[in-house]
Amino acid sequence: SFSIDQPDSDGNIDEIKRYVDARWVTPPEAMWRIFGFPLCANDPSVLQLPLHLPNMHRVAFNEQADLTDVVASEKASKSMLTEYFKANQNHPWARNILYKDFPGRFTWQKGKKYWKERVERYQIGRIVSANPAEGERYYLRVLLNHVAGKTSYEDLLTVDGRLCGSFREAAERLGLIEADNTLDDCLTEAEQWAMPCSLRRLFATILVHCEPGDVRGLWDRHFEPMSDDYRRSHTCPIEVEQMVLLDIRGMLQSMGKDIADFSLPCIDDAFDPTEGEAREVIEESNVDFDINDTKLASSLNLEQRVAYDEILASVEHADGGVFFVDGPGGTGKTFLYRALLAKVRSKGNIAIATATSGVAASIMPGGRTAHSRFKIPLTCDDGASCTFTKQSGTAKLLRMASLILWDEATMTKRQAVEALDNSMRDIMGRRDRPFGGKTVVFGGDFRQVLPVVRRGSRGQIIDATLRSSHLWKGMRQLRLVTNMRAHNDTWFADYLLRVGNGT
Ligand SMILES: Nc1ncnc2c1ncn2[C@@H]1O[C@H](COP(=O)(O)OP(=O)(O)OP(=O)(O)O)[C@@H](O)[C@H]1O
Repeated sequence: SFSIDQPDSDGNIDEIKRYVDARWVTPPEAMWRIFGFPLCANDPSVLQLPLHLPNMHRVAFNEQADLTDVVASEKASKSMLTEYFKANQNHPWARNILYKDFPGRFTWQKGKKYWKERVERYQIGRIVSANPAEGERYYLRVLLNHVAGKTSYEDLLTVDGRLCGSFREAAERLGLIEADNTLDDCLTEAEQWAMPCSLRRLFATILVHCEPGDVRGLWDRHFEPMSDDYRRSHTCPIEVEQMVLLDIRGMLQSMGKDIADFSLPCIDDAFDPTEGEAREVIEESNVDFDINDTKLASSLNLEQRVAYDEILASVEHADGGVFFVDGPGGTGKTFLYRALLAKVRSKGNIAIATATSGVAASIMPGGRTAHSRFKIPLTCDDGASCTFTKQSGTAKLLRMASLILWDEATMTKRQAVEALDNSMRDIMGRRDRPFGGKTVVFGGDFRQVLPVVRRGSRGQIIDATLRSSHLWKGMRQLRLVTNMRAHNDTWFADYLLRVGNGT
């Protein structure tokens, strides 16, 4: 959470000034600006080159266009990659140039979609990255990075006159990959641009998804770049090794795997400040609560007080309870959440604060987006579940939590909430209780933004809201009505309500 300025002597907070002051500049951008490096017109420029399997490229089209016409149009079949093959057919002299080097000698003509011989200047090409877990797309990238002059996908698949069945086979026959070599190459290439933390994540991803044969060899060969950051702050090599292992263990846990299943050096308990606890649980237990927030409870208004007491009673009984805090903008929903979070956390219990949007999540202490915290799939149909496993750190965290908050639930599709409900029933082993018998508080305002259903009709949008969920009936409604933001300006508060209610 952040607080840029304090209330003035009358206790008023200028929310507009807060918003403007809180403009976020990333560390790399800040550094770039401090050193006075140019922010634009860098030369040579870098051109991102798409990478796709046959007929899997992106096609942009007008919303009103007829899809059969779009598919039939010649332009739709063209991409930088397909036209690279075509350029190789048309310009035999260019056949020694790799795809990634093509922008150095040709310019991409966006409108007509073809590579035109370059007459001036120079450009650097970069093929977008692909993860080994993506399979064929990754091997296609390996081939394109090493083989020049191919005139089609079939030509790329042909090795010594024989058509291979897959890009992997072609790469193998050319000796470009051999057992774990691809994984080695993947890490080696990433080492040129990725931060040590990203390399550790990639290493963990490879362990989980790529089944490397020689895990220990891979570890030995890439340990140094993966530990760069820790080596800067710690001199003892054993300590550094343990820190890298602990970090990778946390990542594996969040993917539902145990580091002990892989032949890596052992974790020494003496170096493990977490004593084997899941990363999610440690992160959440370490969320600081603002001591001032514990005092908010004494200034709650009557409606907030009722909600506060009911929710805390449910937390105390630990026997479940699902609430919906319904309040138009400015009625103090966030104020109430802060008081609740501080109360639960001050007792050493876990309270999980989430919101549908990142902005709303960032104003709650320790807030995360619901999708990220609960690992909700991006596209969620009826009956879906979250993607965490029963053994994962997320599941453990949810089992331990005393209170779960989800703000702006009115903006999310009901299927996302139902996915959380399904998973919670599963991990808690109580299929008969909503959310497995946890205290869950949703909040929001149906007068504000509703879930987005692309090209959805009014009926479809309504069907996607939380009110249409089978869970809605079981939610205890807690209404906030007094506008605390505009309590000195009743006309404005009424006006806002009328806009929201459409009256
Ligand atoms: N009980 C209270 N006592 C004093 N100030 C309060 C109280 N409740 C809310 N406020 C103040 O009212 C303003 C609006 O509250 P808050 O941001 O919590 O509302 P909200 O319902 O979350 O609004 P929105 O839906 O627009 O996000 C804030 O400045 C907050 O500090």
